[in-house]
Amino acid sequence: MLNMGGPATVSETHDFLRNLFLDGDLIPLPFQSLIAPWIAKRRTPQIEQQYKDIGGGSPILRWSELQGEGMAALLDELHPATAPHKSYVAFRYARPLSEETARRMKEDGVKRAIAFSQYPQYSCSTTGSSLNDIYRKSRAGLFSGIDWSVIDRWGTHPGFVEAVAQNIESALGKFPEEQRGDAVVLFSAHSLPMSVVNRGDPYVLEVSATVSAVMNRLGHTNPYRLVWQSQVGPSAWMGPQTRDALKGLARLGKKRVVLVPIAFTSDHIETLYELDLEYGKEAHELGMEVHRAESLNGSPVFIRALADIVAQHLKEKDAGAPPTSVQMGLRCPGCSNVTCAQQKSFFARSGTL
Ligand SMILES: C=CC1=C(C)c2cc3[nH]c(cc4nc(cc5[nH]c(cc1n2)c(C)c5CCC(=O)O)C(CCC(=O)O)=C4C)c(C)c3C=C
Ligand code: FES
Ligand SMILES: [Fe+2]
Repeated sequence: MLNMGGPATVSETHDFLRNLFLDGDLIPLPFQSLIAPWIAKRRTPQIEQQYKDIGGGSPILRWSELQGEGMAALLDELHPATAPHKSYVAFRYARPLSEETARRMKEDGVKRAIAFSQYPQYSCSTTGSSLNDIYRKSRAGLFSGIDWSVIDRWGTHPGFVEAVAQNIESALGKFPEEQRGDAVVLFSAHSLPMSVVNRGDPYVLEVSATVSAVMNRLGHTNPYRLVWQSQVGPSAWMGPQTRDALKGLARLGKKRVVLVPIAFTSDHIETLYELDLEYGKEAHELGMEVHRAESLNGSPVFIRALADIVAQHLKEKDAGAPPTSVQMGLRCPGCSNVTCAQQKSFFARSGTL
């Protein structure tokens, strides 16, 4: 289960940021190995405070382990031929990093593995970075002898869509019935720099496809928009920004909103801090009533969806499907990162070097 991860305790914040700013697949910087530690150090106090404010760390490891264990147990029933199944978490920037996961998989004698991205929608800055990481670690001999396949995206899977829709319905239920139909469903996803969007990154399209599927499932009972949050630094990012959208809706007299995190499956500072504490306070000052749809976290509907996604993948493999999706084979038209090319051909050969 591949994801970015987060600091489990406040004191791990610096190492998390250092790993993040060192990732050239996420943020290509000139003289990266020199500049990244400096930026990380400068940013640490502010981000540490945010993790303190949400209870002392990121819950992502706890949720990933719970989701993985639930998924593996269901899989033993859904696809008994490959049982017993076991889930491992591999984070890109926090414990457990892929080195640690590789060690554990080796100890357990794993010979067959699925690289299952926990980002529903594909971006080269997120899933792509995790796959590049697994590829590099394999080349360094850490994952030797493993037969790989990849689940790279699942943003319109009906079980995932159902789990999100149910959480939106619960949030809508907090408005009195006569006001409910008037509430705006505001989907919020982590933004991307326009340089990444313009390179041809598929994320904006795929998040839009999720939103569309969720609204179809809800029967279009409410008006909606997709907006983008958490941009960092001075460059141009995909908009409109969530904060500006809330202000704009208030200006238009649309004061009832359900905020929906749509590109991340568990809570993190961006839901708990940015959406709840920062925007929640601002929206309150604007006289708005905002309810946030819960993150998927321990949702049993979501855990069943994860198991179903893997079972479907395994059945396709049984029927002779290639190790990755067709879509994963295509690089962004503007890609100049050679690791992307090597990673794609590595996984297309089931992880042979
Ligand atoms: C699907 C979600 C995400 C995408 C796409 C994404 C792209 C992206 N992010 C940065 C820079 C930073 N992101 C940071 C934190 C962070 N990012 C995501 C998700 C996505 N990022 C999450 C969930 C988090 C926070 C983890 C948590 O526990 O909450 C940070 C560090 C925090 C900070 O310094 O503000 C940076 C920096 C870029 C440049 C990018 C696309 C290229
Ligand atoms: S950046 Fe998208 S394939 Fe390389
Ligand atoms: Fe990010």
